Amino acid sequence: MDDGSSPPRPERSGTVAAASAEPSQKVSPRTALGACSLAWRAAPGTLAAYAVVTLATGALPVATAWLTKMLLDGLFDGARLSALTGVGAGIAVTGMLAALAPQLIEYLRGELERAVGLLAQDRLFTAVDGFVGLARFEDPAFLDRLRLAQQGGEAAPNQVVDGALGVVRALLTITGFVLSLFALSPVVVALVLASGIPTLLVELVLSRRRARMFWKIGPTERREMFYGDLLTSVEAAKEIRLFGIGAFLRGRMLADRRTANAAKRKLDRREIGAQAGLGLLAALVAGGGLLWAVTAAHAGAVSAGDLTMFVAAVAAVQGGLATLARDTARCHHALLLLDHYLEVTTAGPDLQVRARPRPLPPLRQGIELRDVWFRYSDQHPWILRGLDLRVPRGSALALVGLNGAGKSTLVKLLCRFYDPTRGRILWDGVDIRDVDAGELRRRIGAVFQDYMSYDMSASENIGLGDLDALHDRARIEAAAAEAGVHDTLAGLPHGYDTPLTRLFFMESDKQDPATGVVLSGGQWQRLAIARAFVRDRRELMILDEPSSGLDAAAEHEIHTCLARHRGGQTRLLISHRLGAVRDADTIVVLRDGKIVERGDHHALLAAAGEYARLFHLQASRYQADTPAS
Ligand SMILES: Nc1ncnc2c1ncn2[C@@H]1O[C@H](COP(=O)(O)OP(=O)(O)OP(=O)(O)O)[C@@H](O)[C@H]1O
Repeated sequence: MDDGSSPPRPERSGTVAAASAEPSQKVSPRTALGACSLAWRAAPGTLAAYAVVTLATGALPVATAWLTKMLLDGLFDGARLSALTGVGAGIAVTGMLAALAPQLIEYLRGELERAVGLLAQDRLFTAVDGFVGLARFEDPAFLDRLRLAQQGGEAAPNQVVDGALGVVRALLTITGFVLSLFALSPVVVALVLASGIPTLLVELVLSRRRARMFWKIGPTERREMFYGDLLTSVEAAKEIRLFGIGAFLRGRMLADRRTANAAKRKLDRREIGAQAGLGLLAALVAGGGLLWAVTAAHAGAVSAGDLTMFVAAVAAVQGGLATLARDTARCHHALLLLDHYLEVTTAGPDLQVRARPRPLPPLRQGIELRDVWFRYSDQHPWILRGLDLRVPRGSALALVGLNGAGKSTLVKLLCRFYDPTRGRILWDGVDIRDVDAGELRRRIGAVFQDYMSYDMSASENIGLGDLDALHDRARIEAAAAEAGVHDTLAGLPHGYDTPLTRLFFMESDKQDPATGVVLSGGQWQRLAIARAFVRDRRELMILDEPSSGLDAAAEHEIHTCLARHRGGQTRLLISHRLGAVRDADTIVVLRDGKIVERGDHHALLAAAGEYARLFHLQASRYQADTPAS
């Protein structure tokens, strides 16, 4: 989208396009290798044992069938009792092995699942944590892929291993019986094998359709989840009750569930129809083969042992082919899911990252924006349009402007959550695109407009601002005191160790108020400010609406405290309460992404422009009810 005021020169887009197209339904060898390598790295010993036991179970039915044929032929041919009991013992041993194998396989599969799940989760969340910017978290297609990657990473490697082993096991069984059948009737072998091929192809097509269907209903399921979360969230509970919109939201949630169900049902019906047809075909072939075998046995062309071998072989080959088809399809489906996982874990950085980042010097001169243009994507309008701005070290810059002017967006660019679409942001002359984003962020302290409230203890809520301070109670208390929340926290049932949530309580401490307390909005905001203050050695402090939820006395305290924080610290303040930022060294008024005024409070008042208009408007509202002295 372009609104006619685009920058004059070609863009230097900093955001690497997120992978969001509908995934191909083809499986690459890389994915199969990825699955095996994940399983191997997670638990090599378990995987090897699992493979050996599983494959051995593929040979057991063939051995049992051969031993049974030998037993029957021996009986009819008058073999010695010792030979017959030997064969009988062999059948008993294969029977015992067949009885034990499923338990062992189940245990080994569970072990493998646990180990792979752990490794896959670690890799996935390491990759997600490694995204430097925010753009991927705002891309719905990528979020869908992330959801599938979470499912895929956990289960898919095991399903692939299971499927692959199942295929090999089925092949072993099939080969054993095919060789046995071949001696009796090559024609029947050809027929039985031919009847299995459609099953294989149909299962593969169904698997592809299933994967595509899951991808298509992704947004619907995400919306359903959103409504579900909304209906159970404490934040939404007030409005839902007051506005009486619970039934409305529930209706929408169920409508989404019905849409997803309809898509699944449609596919299930197709699958069942196809599989029923294939089952009939297999039964026809087996029936025909049996007629032939009975006729041949009646004519004395085959022995009783051959007949039992024939019956067992036809059933086993058909069963083996069905298993082969099912396991191939399962493997294929799992590989498609795993593709999402591999896409996410190998996606790489979402912003351009230098192979050799430049060191970030200590801030001595200041921060400078040079002709900065920004839009969230090519489809979005321009938010910042050619900003030129200098913030000298140690100074305080206030950004003011109406809603949507682009103030918070500018903050996000300074923290390098996005790169400017055009133009540069310089830290003492060094383009922040050329330095390591982590290094840059270690120099910044911030309170965001949409700050976080962590379901953790009070001290952890502050200590997360600087992990070095997590166990440094003196620093945490000092930050809390500066943010004016020390007395509140010290007065909690377990002081700073009180959990500020009841999410994790146990049944036994349900009645104990010390297991989690609820803070007010303003108290949470002070905690967020304390979290920023604990990073007090940071060179740039950003406060995006730090006092919007505070009472007037608290706001005054916070700003006095910020004034104390001045020593060398560069500050960027955003506030709609102009009285709170009037002492800033420079005040910049943003409108539609452009700077329309700049200067200190007195200069801007004297200029009688937008700032003066807003300031007088706010002041008059305070003064209107002040009694005349
Ligand atoms: N993640 C995003 N994706 C797309 N557009 C966005 C995103 N975040 C903000 N915007 C848009 O950018 C514009 C500027 O938003 P921004 O939050 O920077 O304004 P602001 O000046 O901080 O406003 P306020 O005073 O209301 O906080 C708005 O029109 C908003 O809709």
